Amino acid sequence: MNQASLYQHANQVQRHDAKLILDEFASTLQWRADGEDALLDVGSGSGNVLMDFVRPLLPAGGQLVGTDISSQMVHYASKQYQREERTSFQVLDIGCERLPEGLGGRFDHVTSFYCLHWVQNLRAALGNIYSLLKPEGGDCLLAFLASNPVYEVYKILKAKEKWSTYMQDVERFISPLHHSLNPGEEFSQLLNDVGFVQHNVEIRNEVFVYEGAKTLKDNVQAICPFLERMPSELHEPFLDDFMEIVISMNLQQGDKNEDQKFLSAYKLVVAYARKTPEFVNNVLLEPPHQKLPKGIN
Ligand SMILES: C[S@@+](CC[C@H](N)C(=O)[O-])C[C@H]1O[C@@H](n2cnc3c(N)ncnc32)[C@H](O)[C@@H]1O
Ligand SMILES: CC(C)=CCC/C(C)=C/CC/C(C)=C/C(=O)O
Repeated sequence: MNQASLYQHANQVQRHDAKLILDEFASTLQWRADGEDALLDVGSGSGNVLMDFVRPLLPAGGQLVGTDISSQMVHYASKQYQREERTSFQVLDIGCERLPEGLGGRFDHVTSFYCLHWVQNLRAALGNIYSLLKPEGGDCLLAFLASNPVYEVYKILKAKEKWSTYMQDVERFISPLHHSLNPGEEFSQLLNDVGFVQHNVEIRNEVFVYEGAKTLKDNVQAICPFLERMPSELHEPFLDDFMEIVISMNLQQGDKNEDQKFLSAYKLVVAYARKTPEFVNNVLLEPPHQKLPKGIN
């Protein structure tokens, strides 16, 4: 996904989900008493979710760093939001082996919306998120797709001779939890493994209704990684085949000319985790029986 302006104008589902989750978790995030919170967002894309929904939660003295693996996305977001104070954007692959110099241990909060389903090495990503947080503690709020019908459509398209050359590595673009029988348990285990002892993971069953074929096509075009590999004259035939498969999967409601809708039933992972308090000279910096919000173990 590199086309920032395309994404910025066709990300209704992503905006809808991020807003709901942030409204819900705004008061769970552990804001600093001095108002100098540093927050890093992973996979910020074109930056509008971050600036419209995360930025307003941050105290006036807070620092915001938006990151993305795509330099085009980072360039676009930096330009769009260059006038924003205490805000910067930089390239970061959250699945990298080693965090770039100067990022580790700097943040009070890490957020990420609709990004981690793009990262095959979730363990590395979570290890990096843990390391980005300050050693004395911090928290993260992560939301991403466990499963989505788009992945089944991709697999069917790949089986067609016409498209297979462009989709050899289709598995790389399917959420690492799409085939999991228990994605919540799997993700909780990963959070534990990298050191997050306090965490709450939910798998939410959601349905989004796309009004009309054009809306769905625009949304697919904004995120589909295979289109940029093929000549532009193949984009429309590819999207037409995509729609044909969606219809054959009975995801359509209503008539072609009137009231046509497409239903996407998907599973969203919503996870909130806190870094465990560190011991300094064998003294626990945080009382062990602190009051935690409902649902945090
Ligand atoms: C669907 S967009 C989400 C953008 C934004 N967070 C939102 O909610 O609208 C996913 C973003 O994740 C980025 N991404 C994919 N893999 C990544 C990785 N390994 N590290 C960081 N960002 C990644 C993509 O470049 C893309 O901009
Ligand atoms: C009905 C149907 C097949 C809908 C698919 C809708 C769609 C465009 C899903 C994209 C999911 C995704 C990978 C989003 C993202 O990363 O932003």
